Amino acid sequence: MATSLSEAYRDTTLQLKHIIPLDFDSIHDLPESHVWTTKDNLLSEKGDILSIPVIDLNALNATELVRNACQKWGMFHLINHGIPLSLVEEAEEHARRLFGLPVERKLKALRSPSGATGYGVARISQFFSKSMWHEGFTIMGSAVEHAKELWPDEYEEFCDTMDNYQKKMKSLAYEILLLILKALEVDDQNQDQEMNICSPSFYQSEGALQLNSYPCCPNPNRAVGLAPHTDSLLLTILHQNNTNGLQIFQEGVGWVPVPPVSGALVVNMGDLMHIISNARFPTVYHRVVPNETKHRFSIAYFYGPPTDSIIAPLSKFQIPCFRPVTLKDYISLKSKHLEKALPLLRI
Ligand SMILES: C=C1C[C@]23C[C@@]1(O)CC[C@H]2[C@@]12CCC[C@@](C)(C(=O)O1)[C@H]2[C@@H]3C(=O)O
Ligand SMILES: O=C(O)CCC(=O)C(=O)O
Ligand SMILES: [Fe+2]
Repeated sequence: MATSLSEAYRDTTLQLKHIIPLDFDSIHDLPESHVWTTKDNLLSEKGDILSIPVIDLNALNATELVRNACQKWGMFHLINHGIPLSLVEEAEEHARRLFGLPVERKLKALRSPSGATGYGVARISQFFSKSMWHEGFTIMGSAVEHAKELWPDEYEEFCDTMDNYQKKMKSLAYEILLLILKALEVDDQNQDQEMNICSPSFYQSEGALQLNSYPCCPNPNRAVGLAPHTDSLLLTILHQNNTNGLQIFQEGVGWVPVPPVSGALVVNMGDLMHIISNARFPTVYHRVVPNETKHRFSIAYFYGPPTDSIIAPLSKFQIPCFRPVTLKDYISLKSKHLEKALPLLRI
């Protein structure tokens, strides 16, 4: 049996100084621990005219649109994705309820340093000396144990919604992956040879769900919601509530805002997609900036293959520019080297 995703993360114990998010409700001034002095805070001057493409999953030319979007941005908004709006709204409502709980209650469901599921700061926090204006709840596998701490008598509704949301996201992610392989011109016949994607074990791989909350911030210009990072797995499907904050970095352009598009989900490429596409598709460097008056919530679903899968440039690329690596080893590499993990695999 392959190691589950949560077990792979369990082996990468976090070295965190501050594992507990701030009690945001009780704070009226930005504490020194949350003041960032980034020099590259500026938005691209072209930020207003540049926009991430919106793609209809049912469009006749969806493959071509996906190819262009992935090549240029590593990201697109997806509409007509088939996820019921009611499910997305229900999941967002549960996230609001969770983060709205008193801090003592949330701390009962704290993620342990070697754990995968639970409430806490983002995993990448260990690489930064300053804290983020953010609190998160990660779900990998079952959330029952932690949800019982949050709502001893009514945890089932939360768990059912999250299970259903993950199940639907997983099917959508698989559909998007097939579309991306088509965009990379992998023949239908050759598809199953790549990462074994047609095997039942590929389909049974465990993804992860991350509920994010960015409360209103007293001094948004000096704070960071979520520090710049790339997502580690193949692709991420993100729902953002109706509040700005997400930005992506484009070489030679700067930070470009990704404002929410009603009814759309944001799809972004992760590190593993960068590897399998032999660097044709960028892994998206992104961040979240906080907002003074609006509370931002987002729900990210991270999709990847089984942890024992070998990740390597697709066989059609005759001059691979990355060494093969299993997902389990990549997780371990990233937890030690963060953004230097990909360059370490470069040939
Ligand atoms: C599968 C995962 C991706 C993630 C680490 C995680 O184990 C679950 C949390 C994810 C998240 C969400 C916030 C940003 C991020 C970089 C982090 O610190 O935790 C991502 C991780 C990732 O993509 O590497
Ligand atoms: O809140 C967001 O929009 C971004 C979340 C994110 O980048 C993540 O969870 O990895
Ligand atoms: Fe991310």
